[in-house]
Amino acid sequence: MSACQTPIIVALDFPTRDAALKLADQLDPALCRVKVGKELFTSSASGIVESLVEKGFEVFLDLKFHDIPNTTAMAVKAAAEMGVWMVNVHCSGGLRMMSACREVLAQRSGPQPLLIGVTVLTSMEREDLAGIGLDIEPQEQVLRLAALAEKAGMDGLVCSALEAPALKAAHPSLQLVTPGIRPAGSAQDDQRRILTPRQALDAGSDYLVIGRPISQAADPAQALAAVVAEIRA
Ligand SMILES: O=c1ccn([C@@H]2O[C@H](COP(=O)(O)O)[C@@H](O)[C@H]2O)c(=O)[nH]1
Repeated sequence: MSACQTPIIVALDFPTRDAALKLADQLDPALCRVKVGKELFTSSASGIVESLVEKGFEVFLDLKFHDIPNTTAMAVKAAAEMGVWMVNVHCSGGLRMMSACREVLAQRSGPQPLLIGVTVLTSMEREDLAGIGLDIEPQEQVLRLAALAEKAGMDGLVCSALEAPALKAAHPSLQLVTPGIRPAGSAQDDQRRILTPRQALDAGSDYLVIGRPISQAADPAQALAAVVAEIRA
């Protein structure tokens, strides 16, 4: 069953394949997509993406590739061959790197994953950017990287929903994938640029990435249902 009517992407941030599949068994592919990130992908060797696809989920492979153009493009190609629905690379890899990824996908026959550029991590605020030598507001850096991503033909961006209004105004064709989503009353954890699910959709987010508020809940299915109810309200 396809999950294409839902904006919700649940982050399966677990140390083992069994833990991730246990949570997946409590979720309904009609209510959410799932995201496989660095921890799960690295610890579970091969097969986790395929197992989730077999369960009916569309999978966002969130490995945030960042390397020279050829290496990154080959990694994106390998992800596409695995059957993922969405894959991402860091925009800070530059125009040539993103363009190489676009080109490698264009040369493939068969279904194309959405190719998404990561802008400024939602865990970062102005002082974190200063720490890496960028004396700039996060939104300014996000807009700068978005212009590069659009030029490279990317399908969308990972950003905070806080930047969605400015991005939708400047780059209406780019789809916005927004982590840093926190239902009212949830812990902020290490996230810094956050909004609630409803606020994020109202701001212009296309996809909401939600990890711990669902994956660490006593009842993950109920936590997902509460987010679905909030965004339908
Ligand atoms: O800027 C970014 C890019 C990716 N992420 C990922 O999203 C989830 C968020 O998990 P929470 O538990 O809801 O904080 C996680 O897998 C990150 O690697 C992000 O948070 N920010």
